[in-house]
Amino acid sequence: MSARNPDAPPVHRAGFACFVGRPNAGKSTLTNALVGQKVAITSNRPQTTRHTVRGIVHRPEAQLILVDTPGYHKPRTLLGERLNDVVRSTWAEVDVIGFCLPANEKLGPGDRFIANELASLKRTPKVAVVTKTDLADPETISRQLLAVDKLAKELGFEWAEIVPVSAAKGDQVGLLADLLIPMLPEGPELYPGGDLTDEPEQVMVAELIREAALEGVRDELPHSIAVVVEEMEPREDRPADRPLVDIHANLFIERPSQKGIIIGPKGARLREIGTKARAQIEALLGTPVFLDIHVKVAKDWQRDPKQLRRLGF
Ligand SMILES: Nc1nc2c(ncn2[C@@H]2O[C@H](COP(=O)(O)OP(=O)(O)OP(=O)(O)O)[C@@H](O)[C@H]2O)c(=O)[nH]1
Repeated sequence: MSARNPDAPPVHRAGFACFVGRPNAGKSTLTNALVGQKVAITSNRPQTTRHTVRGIVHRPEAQLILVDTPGYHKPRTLLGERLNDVVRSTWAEVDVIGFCLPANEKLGPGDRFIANELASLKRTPKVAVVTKTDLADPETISRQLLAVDKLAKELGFEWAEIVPVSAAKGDQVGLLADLLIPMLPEGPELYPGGDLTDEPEQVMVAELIREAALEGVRDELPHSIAVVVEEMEPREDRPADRPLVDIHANLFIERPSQKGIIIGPKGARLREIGTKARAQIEALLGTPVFLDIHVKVAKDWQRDPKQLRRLGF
């Protein structure tokens, strides 16, 4: 190829990146920090991201589209297998993969399991992202950087880059974008400027409700909750300057015994969930919202292929 003419306009790049890593590694938080707006749900409970959420980083010379995947892990249920399938098919499609490893936790079998899977993706550049650096001292961080480098070497590959970041503090987040962008193919914008996500609004609304429902529930419940938005319509007969969106959602749990936990004494917890989710949804949509949540039992939905399909998996 000939050298570029220095007077030629700079090339535009556009492409896809995804962050992988074991549950709780900080993938969603990093996606949000890069995009600068809340698009993927975050929670201090593992494996909360079920849907492939894309956030888009717009730069004058590049468009970096981030695909957030669920945690990749040894599957125990049909849902677990489906989630792993989603993750693997995403990996095969993207231009660059960011492997997230928390700076404050020793590498474990879960990380090795994922790295081993990455080793088989020969053509895709892989960037190691050491996350949550605000939770570790410099010495721990540098030990982690060395351990991460060694892990790849043991598995027969090299990281394209190794980058320590703190999404919480915003440290090195911009640098990470700068390093990822040159790995994208040349090409025009894939999404119109200003779009931050292509996730259908109803799916994002469902995720916000699920996020609110997960807060403060017992450890076994997170995997039992699924939310489907059945209806989302602007209310008719509202003055143009005072719109209202009606949202009807079903919150599915697996067993009747879980109903009490979600609803709470005299419905207090469900009301709390509604209030919390409504505030987030209103921020997302930019309009007031009437939110109606029904709690329903979908028996053992995680193990039932028909129900999984109905719930969007
Ligand atoms: N202090 C600190 N905490 C962080 C940082 N990034 C993420 N966290 C926290 O770590 C937890 C997990 O972060 P997530 O972004 O939800 O992790 P994830 O990898 O998307 O998790 P899954 O969806 O379960 O796969 C949350 O409690 C975050 O607030 C960071 O840079 N600093």
